[in-house]
Order: sequence, then C-alpha cells, then structure tokens
Amino acid sequence: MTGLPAAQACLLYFDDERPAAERLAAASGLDLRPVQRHRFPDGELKLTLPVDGAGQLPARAVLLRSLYQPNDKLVELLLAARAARGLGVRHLTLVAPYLAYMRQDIAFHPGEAVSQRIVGPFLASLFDAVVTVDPHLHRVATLPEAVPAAQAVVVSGAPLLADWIVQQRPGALLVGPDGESAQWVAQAAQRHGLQHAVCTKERHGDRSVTIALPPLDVRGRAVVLLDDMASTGHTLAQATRLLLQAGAASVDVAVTHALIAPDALAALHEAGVGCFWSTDCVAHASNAVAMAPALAEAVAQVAAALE
Ligand SMILES: O=P(O)(O)OC[C@H]1O[C@@H](O)[C@H](O)[C@@H]1O
Repeated sequence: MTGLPAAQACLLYFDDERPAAERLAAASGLDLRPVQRHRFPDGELKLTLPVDGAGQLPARAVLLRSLYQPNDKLVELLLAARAARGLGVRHLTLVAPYLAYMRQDIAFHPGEAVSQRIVGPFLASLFDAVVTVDPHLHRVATLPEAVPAAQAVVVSGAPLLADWIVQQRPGALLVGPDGESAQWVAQAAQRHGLQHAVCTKERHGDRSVTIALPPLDVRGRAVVLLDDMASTGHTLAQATRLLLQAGAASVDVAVTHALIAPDALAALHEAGVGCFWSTDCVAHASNAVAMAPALAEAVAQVAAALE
C-alpha cells in the first residue's frame, strides 16, 4: 500500500458477514469496523458508520458486501457509500465476492431492464474500486465494461478450488457443465495437470436446461464438476446424471458461488452428487475454500492503483 498508511484504512462490514470480514481483515491487515443497521417498522433502513472520536472515518475504506439476495443490500451500499464520503473517506473500495445482476446483459424480450447496464454503473458511481470473484459475464468480456469504476478487479476462485480438489480427489477428471465454465475448468486443470473437458448446454428457461457430454470415456473416473455457481442446481444435476449413466465412478461438485437453497442441494445429492464444495464468496454450509488471501491481494492492488 502506498500513500495512505494502513492505520488510515478500515474494513467496513455488516454483522451477517462477520466471519468473512474477520478472515479478510486478518489477510489484509485492515482495521475491522462494523456498520450498524436498524430497520424501521416500515422497512426503511438506518445505518450508523463506525466513526472515530472526531466523527470521521479513515481516508481509505473497504466495504465488504457479498451481493447474494441483493436488493436490500444495494440500498445499504447506497447509504453506506454516500455517508462514508461525507465522513472523510477519499478512497472507497467495494469488495463484493458475489456480484449480483451481472447475468442480464441484454434485453431478451422487448421492454426488459438490462440490469447489468444499470447496476454496474450504479456501483461505479458509489465506489472508486470494485473487487469481485468470477462475475457472471457472458456477452460482455471484461468487468470494467460492466462496472466502469476507476478500478474493477476480478479475482478467480478456480485456483483455490483446484488446490482443494486435488487434496480431496487426486487425479480427478475436471468437467465443466457448459461452455462458459471452460475458462475456470482450464485454469484449475492446468494448475495441477488434471485432465479436463467441457459439456455443451442449451438453456430453455430458469429451471430447464439440456446438456450433452463431451466425447470422452468417463468410465471408472472420479469426476469433479466445476462451475462458477449453482443456483437452482439443474445444470449440475443433469450433468451429474449423464456422467453417472456414462460410467463415472463418482461425481463431486465445486463451485465459486453457492447460491443454492437447501432443497435444491438435496436434489443434487439425489441426482448422485457426492460432495458439494464451494468458496466462501456466499456464506453456505458447503464453504470449503476461503477467498480472503486472494481478496486481500486484490485490495492491496487497487489501493496502490488509486494512490
Ligand atoms: O442451473 P442453475 O444452477 O440454476 O444455474 C447455474 C448455471 O447457469 C449458468 O448461468 C451458470 O454459469 C451455471 O452454469
């Protein structure tokens, strides 16, 4: 970090994300400070930022908010960021391990709000820098195109997931359930010299996909399906069924973002998934991999760039 010393930097967090905030504070050396929330009977929010005795915040602040179930959290970001500016913050960074509203990047039907094009610039209007993990960008190639902040940095969950997978399933065959997953699967496989392949997927609706396996003999193999996220779980469930039908010895799953509800996770296990592992980008019982070291590196990188 240059310019602003570490003592002039704090990590703001909300109480429901305290464990992840503690991990990031330990990895980054930032001073951990909670933002207090009060919800009024009519649903409005009041935030109280953790100012010092002089009623000020440090000149550099990092706000941790993972944007799973994002709607209330977007209002929190609006209130917290605008208040922080008035309390002395010069450099404000958002660390959103899961970045919501990136998936709708075009209007699929007339009249649809293109949420990526609205939420991305909204965040850029609040924060000097945005750090996230494996954002779901499809037709847009880079994060700065979606979030035009001064600094927009992507951290990949794939290397850390790969390290976990080789400990659990040495020699596993890594499979991506669709074309978009190829980037993460290749990155993870190359890190440990694992064999890898990617399925093809056609999506018909939120809960309807058709998957085709790659031309590969999976008989007797320990397969790990690797993807950026599990939401309804239909993608991974269908890929699992096909792999087991094709003779795979086992199918486990590793994802960056566990957006999956308990009933959907149960359905995945019914489909034949053995273990389901995730990073801690979204707090979930399946969290096996902490992103804090990689996020701390990115925070240091943007701090240097903003000076
Ligand atoms: O099939 P569900 O779990 O609902 O959705 C997650 C999948 O849909 C894609 O956008 C993601 O990249 C992932 O492959």
